[in-house]
Amino acid sequence: MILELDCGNSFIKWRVLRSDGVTPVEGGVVGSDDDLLASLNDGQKFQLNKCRLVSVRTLEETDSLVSSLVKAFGVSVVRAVPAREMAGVTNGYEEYERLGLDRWLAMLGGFHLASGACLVLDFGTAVTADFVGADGKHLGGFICPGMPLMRNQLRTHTRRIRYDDTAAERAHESLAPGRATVEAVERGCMLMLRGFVLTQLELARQYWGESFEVFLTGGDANLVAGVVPNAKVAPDLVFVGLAMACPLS
Ligand SMILES: Nc1ncnc2c1ncn2[C@@H]1O[C@H](COP(=O)(O)OP(=O)(O)O)[C@@H](O)[C@H]1O
Ligand SMILES: CC(C)(COP(=O)(O)O)[C@@H](O)C(=O)NCCC(=O)O
Ligand SMILES: [K+]
Repeated sequence: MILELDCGNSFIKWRVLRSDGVTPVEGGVVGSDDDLLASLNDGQKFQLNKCRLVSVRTLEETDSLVSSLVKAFGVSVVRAVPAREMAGVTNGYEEYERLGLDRWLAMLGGFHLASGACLVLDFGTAVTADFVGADGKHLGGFICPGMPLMRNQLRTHTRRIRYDDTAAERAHESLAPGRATVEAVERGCMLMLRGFVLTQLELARQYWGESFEVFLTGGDANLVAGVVPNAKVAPDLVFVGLAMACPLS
């Protein structure tokens, strides 16, 4: 079986495929290397022999995870690496190796699925937007704080903004002006996210008229799905690109 990993700044997304490389067996989201190993060891239900991964973590952290995987499962590991060009997409960064690899893979996946111009929006620790034209040229993108960062900055840099996760979840039942701190913060941050999305859409229309696809990915994609009814919510977009960048023979 094949293990696929997307190591973000907050969470590791994992997925196990049959050896055919297409049939999903199981997947999940974990907060640490140890939790990943525990999920994969659970009942020894996976016979892993290959692994492909993408990481935006430090080289040390990624090396350490790879060593643990090799030790625990004896898998051979292939990592996604930066490229100037791949699968018809041209990296638009001046220093292409500095573009986040999760962004790069999501773009490869998006361009492949759209067969044309696409706007890829990723809602993780950070929120990112990337523009790929019909000719595969990446125009560049934007990075801003995601929901967890916005919320935590307010919590840690003010004295009187304090609330728990259950209250936060409840606050999202509506977008009316908040009448309690938790509502004011959660809904305020949500409106910032939505405003960001609408601005990206406007920009995409200026470039491409109506001829483009929008992909929403990342753990918080569902928070904004309502703002772009025509968007494809694609939680596995990074994995689509990962399979393209790291074929396992
Ligand atoms: N099962 C889950 N476990 C953890 N976070 C989740 C889960 N489902 C959705 N989320 C949301 O996803 C966000 C993290 O998104 P993710 O794309 O995993 O970030 P990153 O790639 O930066 O680690 C969290 O803020 C959380 O709200
Ligand atoms: C922008 C990111 C922090 C997003 O990470 P994530 O929120 O998915 O954990 C990551 O893609 C990254 O570290 N990029 C390098 C900087 C850049 O893309 O310009
Ligand atoms: K990510």
